[in-house]
Amino acid sequence: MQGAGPRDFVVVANRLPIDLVEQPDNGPARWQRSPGGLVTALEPVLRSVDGSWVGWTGTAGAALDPFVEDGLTLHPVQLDEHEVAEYYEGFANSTIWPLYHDAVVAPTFRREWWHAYQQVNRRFAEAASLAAAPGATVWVHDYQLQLVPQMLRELRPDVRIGFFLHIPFPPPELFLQLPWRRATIEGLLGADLVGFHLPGGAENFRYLARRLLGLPSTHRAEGGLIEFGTRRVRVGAYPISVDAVRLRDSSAEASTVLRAEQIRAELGDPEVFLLGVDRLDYTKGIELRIEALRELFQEGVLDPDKTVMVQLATPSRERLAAYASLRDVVERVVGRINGEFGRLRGPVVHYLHRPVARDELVAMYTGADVMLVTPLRDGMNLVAKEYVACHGDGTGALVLSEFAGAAAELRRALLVNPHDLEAVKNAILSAVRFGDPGLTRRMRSMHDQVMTHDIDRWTRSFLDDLRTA
Ligand SMILES: Nc1ncnc2c1ncn2[C@@H]1O[C@H](COP(=O)(O)OP(=O)(O)O)[C@@H](O)[C@H]1O
Ligand SMILES: O=P(O)(O)OC[C@H]1O[C@H](O[C@H]2O[C@H](CO)[C@@H](O)[C@H](O)[C@H]2O)[C@H](O)[C@@H](O)[C@@H]1O
Repeated sequence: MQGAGPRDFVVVANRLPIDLVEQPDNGPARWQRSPGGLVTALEPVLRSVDGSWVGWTGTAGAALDPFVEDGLTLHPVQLDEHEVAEYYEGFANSTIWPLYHDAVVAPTFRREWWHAYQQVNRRFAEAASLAAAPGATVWVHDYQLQLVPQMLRELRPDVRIGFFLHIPFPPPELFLQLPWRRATIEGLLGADLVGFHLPGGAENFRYLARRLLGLPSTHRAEGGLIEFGTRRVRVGAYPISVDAVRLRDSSAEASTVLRAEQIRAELGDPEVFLLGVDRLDYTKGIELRIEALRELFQEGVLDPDKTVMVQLATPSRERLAAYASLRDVVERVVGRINGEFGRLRGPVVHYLHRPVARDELVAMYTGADVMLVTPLRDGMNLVAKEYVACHGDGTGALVLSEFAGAAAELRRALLVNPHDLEAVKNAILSAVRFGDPGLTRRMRSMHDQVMTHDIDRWTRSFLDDLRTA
């Protein structure tokens, strides 16, 4: 292992894989795993190549020198309070995040946020430029850093630049609302390869490059490359995935199986154990799945005395009003269903507003009869794939929104339109038909898909294409 000097491979993402978290009692801040699927997916990638990771610590504050933590070389990028508010909470999470997720919450467009976004993207580009050895490969991630490819190319024409977007790339009629739409497309075109989860995202991007910048693409048979001056930019779909072997193996370990049984016992040995695992985000459709369950109890088609749901909700972007009001909504629906159908011995919905340890999460996946994944829009949704990886024996059932990227591969899930509450209810009823051989076949087929399309394959396919781009 080298020190923190320049590397041949550099990941650049808004967040480092660990966050510096202030302690409520004014004790020394401590490092904690960062939330979200991007970190879950990229951490094993970086470990396998001995590169370095450029990102923010998750806290406003002083600059830190590069350091090595748990075998990963990390280059912190500093943001002050004002930048956290305008770049991260503002432009990234109140403009781009809602706009790219079908505007399920109205995006806000503010010029001062855009200026902060440009300024912080430049800082990330400069940090990446220092972290990259001559001729290095630099892999830039996600919507917070769409301008970095172009800025980095200006600083370091010698490096090979890949960009991957972890959230949906929206249809033109939404993207065109963005006042800084040309600059955003130009920023992305600084990369040699621009990757999306789904072919639809890649198509939208090609169309917008043509419409906004007049840039033609080569014929599909020649790869559909965008011709940008003297360069050709490759564009493609690379559906991200999970460390499937690790999940499968850890779900089969005796300690996991034992813990899964204990969890069921702690829940009162229900006949039906339903699970939801999400960041507390308004895109995830948490409240509507609980509402569907409540109606099933109310109609008497599902027995609340024999059914338990666990909903894990990792706190996310808590200072934003849309997230604070979502928390109120979720806590209200949880309170309502428990008020109506809970018993003295326990609630029908156990709601944990905090992250849980990885081993515990795998035990929950392993023990749960039904996984509920009902986002209104989601780039991929790794939770769906994690659950499937833990059910190689064909047990379990997955209720999955059509609007999660994962639905493109997990075609044998119980697919639902999350806006259609009756459809969600029917899917839950289909999922609890235990002993139905159709459910076993569905799970086995999805398990095969995830095992053969894992995180390794995603990394290799993107990096191979980047190498030859
Ligand atoms: N409460 C929780 N405790 C631990 N891990 C969690 C929790 N909620 C979500 N996760 C993890 O965070 C990741 C979420 O990824 P994903 O489903 O792609 O959505 P997103 O990146 O939008 O949050 C998964 O790897 C999941 O296991
Ligand atoms: O960093 P935060 O603001 O706390 O948000 C956490 C992450 O959320 C998003 O994750 C996405 O990436 C997943 C992996 O590709 C994908 O499965 C999911 O559908 C996306 O929502 C976000 O894109 C990350 O940048 C954040 O770090």
